[in-house]
Amino acid sequence: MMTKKIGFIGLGLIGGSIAKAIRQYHPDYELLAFDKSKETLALAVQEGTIQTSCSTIDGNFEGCSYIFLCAPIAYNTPYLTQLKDFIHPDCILTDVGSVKTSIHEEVIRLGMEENFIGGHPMAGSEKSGYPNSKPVLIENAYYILTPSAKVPDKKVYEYRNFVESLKSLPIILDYKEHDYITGTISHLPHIIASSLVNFVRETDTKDELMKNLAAGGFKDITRIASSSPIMWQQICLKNQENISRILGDYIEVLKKARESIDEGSEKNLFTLFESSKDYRDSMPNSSAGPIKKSFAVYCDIIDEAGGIATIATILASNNISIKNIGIVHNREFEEGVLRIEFYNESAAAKAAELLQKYRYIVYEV
Ligand SMILES: NC(=O)c1ccc[n+]([C@@H]2O[C@H](COP(=O)([O-])OP(=O)(O)OC[C@H]3O[C@@H](n4cnc5c(N)ncnc54)[C@H](O)[C@@H]3O)[C@@H](O)[C@H]2O)c1
Ligand SMILES: O=C(O)C(=O)C[C@]1(C(=O)O)C=C[C@@H](O)C=C1
Repeated sequence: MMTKKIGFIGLGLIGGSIAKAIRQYHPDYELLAFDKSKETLALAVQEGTIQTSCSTIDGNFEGCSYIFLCAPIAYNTPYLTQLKDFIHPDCILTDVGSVKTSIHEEVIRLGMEENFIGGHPMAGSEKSGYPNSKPVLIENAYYILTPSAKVPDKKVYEYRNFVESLKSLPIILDYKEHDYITGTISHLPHIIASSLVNFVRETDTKDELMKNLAAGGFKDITRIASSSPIMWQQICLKNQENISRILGDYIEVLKKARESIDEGSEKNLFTLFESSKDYRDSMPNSSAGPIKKSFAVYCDIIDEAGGIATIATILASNNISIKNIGIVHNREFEEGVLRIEFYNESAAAKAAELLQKYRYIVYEV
């Protein structure tokens, strides 16, 4: 297999996850990175994710087959000018930014179109930074590619295959369409979540009853309000036009909901919740993408010390490995249900059968 040299600028949640996936699936590749955080670089070298840490964008980036721009979006574009002097003609320059038009416009302005394929893994978390990165983050997640008009097809094909080799699901989109779509399914929800959290903070009672009583519903819809403020500030500034329009349309939808409530319209209210339920239920039950399969079992546990340890012991003594385990507060179940994730379908099925034998209540999902 031909080895490659791959560079990263920014090695946080997303850069780190991609670098770790490359390390996992292409152990012979040479990885180097520049990040403004020296601790991040030191940790990445120590863990063996990258071989070389760079204190600036220097000649180390020469000869890279791929260079990933993975800093917060507004910081990515200035690096294009610097990289122009280093990249060789065959190098594919890519980014992972949540907004694509701004970087594409800069690439066109700098005459770097032959080398640029925009990228955006549709996966993430409210956590940030290299320590939270993991290869599985991008696994089975759609990975949007927005090739520049002048990149040769052969290069797009090759890069698409590379993304696929990291177990992501590449999908090619026009960069403007990308910004409209993500404006609706990603940027708008973040604005709603953050505004809702602030609304509760501002209207809460003196003894913070709202904060303390907020349960599954509120927590489900606002998890993403804990995301990086700098990242979301920059996304809103860079996708300003789309977001403003989409937000305007959404405000009209909220007004309609209010009208239905004011009018006491049984029909309209029922339709609101019925149509949303039908559409939501038709969506694949996965956070990362429609094809993602997570092999999880949900079961009730007795609220006592060692409850989780008992289940872990039952599974371990039957040679069933747990991928992930934790309590989820989700109103679909009773509060405090235990979610146990396994590596494959048969392990999940075996675990469900076993736990039922031990008289645990196991839920089908
Ligand atoms: N977090 C998500 O859910 C998510 C998902 C998909 C795409 N993205 C995109 O990925 C990019 C990075 O987001 P993230 O979640 O990995 O953020 P992050 O905060 O986890 O990582 C950013 C990294 O960039 C470094 N950095 C910051 N400024 C820098 C600079 N000027 N030069 C070099 N390094 C710098 C930071 O030290 C950090 O390691 C953003 O453009 C974001 O739009 C994020
Ligand atoms: O799951 C989350 O926490 C995310 O916010 C991930 C999410 C999203 O909105 O879906 C956030 C920003 C990205 O650009 C892509 C994915």
